[in-house]
Amino acid sequence: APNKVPQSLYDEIGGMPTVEAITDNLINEISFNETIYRYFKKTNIRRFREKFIEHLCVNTGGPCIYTGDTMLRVHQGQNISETDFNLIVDLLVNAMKKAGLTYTQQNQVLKVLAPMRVEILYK
Ligand code: HEM
Repeated sequence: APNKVPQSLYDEIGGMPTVEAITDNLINEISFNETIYRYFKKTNIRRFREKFIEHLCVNTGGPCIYTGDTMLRVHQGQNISETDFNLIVDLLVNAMKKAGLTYTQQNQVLKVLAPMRVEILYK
C-alpha cells in the first residue's frame, strides 16, 4: 500500500467545497445572531464571503491567494470586544460542525485563527 502522504489541513477537511460550506454556514449563523449581525449591517456580504473563503483557504494551507485587506485594517474602527470575538468563534464552531469537521479539525482551524485576535480586538 502507498505511504500516506501528509496533507494540508485544507485537503484533510475536504478542500474548497468544505471551505465554502463553512463560510456559508458562518454567514447564516451571523445573520441569526443579533449581537454579531450589528457589526455586519453595512457589509457587502458578497465581498465578505469571497474574502473569507480565500482567507480560510490560505490559512489552512490551501492553494489560494488572499486578496482582502489585513485583519487590522478590516476590523479597525469597530472596537470589537473580547466577548464578541468569542461569540464569533462560537458561531464559527457551529459552522464547522455543520460542515462535518471533526472536533480535532475544528480545533486545528481555531489554532490557526486564534493568534489573529491581537489584530482584531479593540481597534
Ligand atoms: C479569527 C477571527 C476573525 C477572522 C479570521 C475574520 C476574518 C475576516 C475577513 C477575511 C474579512 C473580509 C476582509 C475583506 O473584506 O477584505 C472580515 C470582515 C469583517 N469582519 Fe472579521 N474576522 C474575525 C473576527 C471578527 C469579529 C470578532 C468581528 C465582530 C464581532 C468581525 C467583524 C467583521 C466585519 C463587520 C467585517 C466586514 C467589514 C466591512 O464591511 O468592510 N470579524 N473578517
